[in-house]
Parts: sequence; structure tokens; C-alpha cells
Amino acid sequence: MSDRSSFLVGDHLPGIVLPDAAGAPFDVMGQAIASRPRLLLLGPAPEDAGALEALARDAGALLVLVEQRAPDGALRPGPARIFDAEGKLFRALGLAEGGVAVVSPRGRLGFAARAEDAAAGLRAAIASLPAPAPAPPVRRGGAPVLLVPDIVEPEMIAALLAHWERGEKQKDRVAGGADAAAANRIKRRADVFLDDRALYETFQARLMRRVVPEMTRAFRFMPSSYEVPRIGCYDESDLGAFEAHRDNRTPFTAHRRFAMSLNLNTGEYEGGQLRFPEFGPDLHEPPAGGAAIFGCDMLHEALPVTKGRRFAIFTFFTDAEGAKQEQAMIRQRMAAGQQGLAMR
Ligand SMILES: O=C(O)CCC(=O)C(=O)O
Ligand SMILES: [Fe+2]
Repeated sequence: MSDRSSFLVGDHLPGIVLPDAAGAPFDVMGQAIASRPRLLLLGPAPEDAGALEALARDAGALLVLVEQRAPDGALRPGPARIFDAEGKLFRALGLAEGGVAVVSPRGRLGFAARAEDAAAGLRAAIASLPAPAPAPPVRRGGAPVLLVPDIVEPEMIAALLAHWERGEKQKDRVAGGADAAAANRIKRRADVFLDDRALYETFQARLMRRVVPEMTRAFRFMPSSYEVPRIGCYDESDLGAFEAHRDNRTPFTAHRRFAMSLNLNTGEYEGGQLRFPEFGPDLHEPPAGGAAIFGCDMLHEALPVTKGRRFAIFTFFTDAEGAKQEQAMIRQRMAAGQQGLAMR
């Protein structure tokens, strides 16, 4: 377990391995069970464990009882029982007094709540599970884009949009400060840097808890830094768009490894989706609060917004080597008298 005091609903969870009744390790993220939601009932084992197990099974989930004591050595039929003598998992899930938690198939904390009554708690947890998907599409191609939903919650989206409203807009600027007329040919977007320290730090916490673990799992990429995020608005008034480009083709951007586009609204505009023309015609539009993450070498474009306004927040991640490259580039720019961005 991580030493993080407590995970928020939506956070990616680390490995959870605890002893079963016989003292053998039970891996809550293990490959035999990871495809199903796991309902963790934390507290003394209930009397009606069999009925509760059936309740979970009917919802396509797996019930795991987590008791706060040493393994009791008693092998019983019924749901898996694991033992957290020190209460580490209880505390990590923010349920020091017990309750119900859901580990989603994605490996995130999907739900966590106190429960006076085990059955009622499990029902509430089951109600939080997403509805089963309609017939899944068979994909025969497509771009290697990582789509991560629910990174930023509605309150934080509102705070980010308010920051954009207040902020100084940089129109059509591409990294390195190419003149606006040239840049305007490919980018039509009004950007505001996330230079508010408190908001920046909250946003960073979301990245660390919800994005970085996903990038590590999907791409084996462990970022060592990322650029100050910018909130951008594509507006119908100038057919806001970012035409086909790669994100690391200038001396100012060569350090970039992965890009993230996190949508702050959807359904309020037409057009505006992301496309990766090297990989076919598919359009990508993460739900509000969710992001598309992709390698900076991939050609991509944000299609023109033909109605309304699309807001999103953007950043670029790099690794240790790229960070050195970036620092050298920043030193050169400072030596040439260019100012960096100051946090407020
Ligand atoms: O609008 C988008 O989602 C893509 C933005 C983009 O490609 C960029 O900022 O470099
Ligand atoms: Fe881009």
C-alpha cells in the first residue's frame, strides 16, 4: 500500500494484497478477479454473507469481506475473506470505522461510504456501478490513445472555467511564440495559463492520483514533469480549431513525450473532436472531466468548432531526459531575455 493517508473516490488504487483466512496472500487486483468490480465490505463479517455474496454476484461483482483482525485460520464457504489486522486498508479507503468500497475494473476507487447495515451499504455500492455497456464494438483499428474519464470533478471544472474567464487570453499562440499570424493558420484558440497556485496544486493532485498511474500502466511511461497547464477555448466565432500537427517538432517542444487534452465541457458545442489522421477517421471526445492522452509524435487535430465553445485544459508530460532538455531550452530563453511564467 502507498503511504498516502486516504484515497478519494476516483483515485487509481495501488496494489492491495492482504492475507486470507489461512494467511495466504490474496491480491484484490489479481488477474483472476480484476475484470469485475470488487465490493469490499470492511468490518466484522456479517451473518448473512452467503446472501450478500449472491447480491454482489447478481450485479456482476465480487464480494470480498475485509476484517480488521489477524487471519482466523477458519476456511469457510462463501465470499473471500481477507484480514487487515493493522487497519491499513480501512484507513487508506477513508473508512477507518468500516463501510463499503468498490474497486472498479479500471482499478480505481469507485465508491466508499460508511454502512450501518451491510446489505443496505452493498445495495448503495451496487447502485453506483455503471450500467452494463450495450453490445461492445469490435475495433479493427484506431489510434493508441488512452482515454481516462472522471479526472476532474464538476466543482473543479467550474473553478478552471472561472480562471479562464478571469485570465489574460493568449490568442492562437503556439509554443515558442511564433507570430500570431503564422500560428493562426493552424491554431485558433484562446489560452489562459493555470497560474493560480492553489488551483494548480489541486489540479496536480488529480494528475498524480488519476492520470500518472494510468499512463504508467498503459505506456510504461513515468513522467518526471509536465508543462504548466493551459485552459483553452475554441470558439465558433473564428471556427476555433487546431489543425493537424505533432506536439514535439520545434526546439521549444522537442522535450515533450505525451500530451493530455482534458475536456471541460461537452454537449455545448458542435465539432471540436480530436482526430488522429494517421490512424483513420475515428473521432475522440472524452466526457467532461476526462482526458485523451497520446504520444507527442502522433499527428493529431482538433476539428473546428462550428457552434458554441469548447473548453479544455492541456499539458505535456516529459521524462527525466526530456526534463533536462527542457531546462536547457528554458535557460537559453532566459539568457535571451525571455521571461518564464510566474505563479500567482
Ligand atoms: O484540442 C485538443 O484536444 C488538442 C489540442 C492540441 O493538440 C494541443 O494543444 O497541442
Ligand atoms: Fe497538439
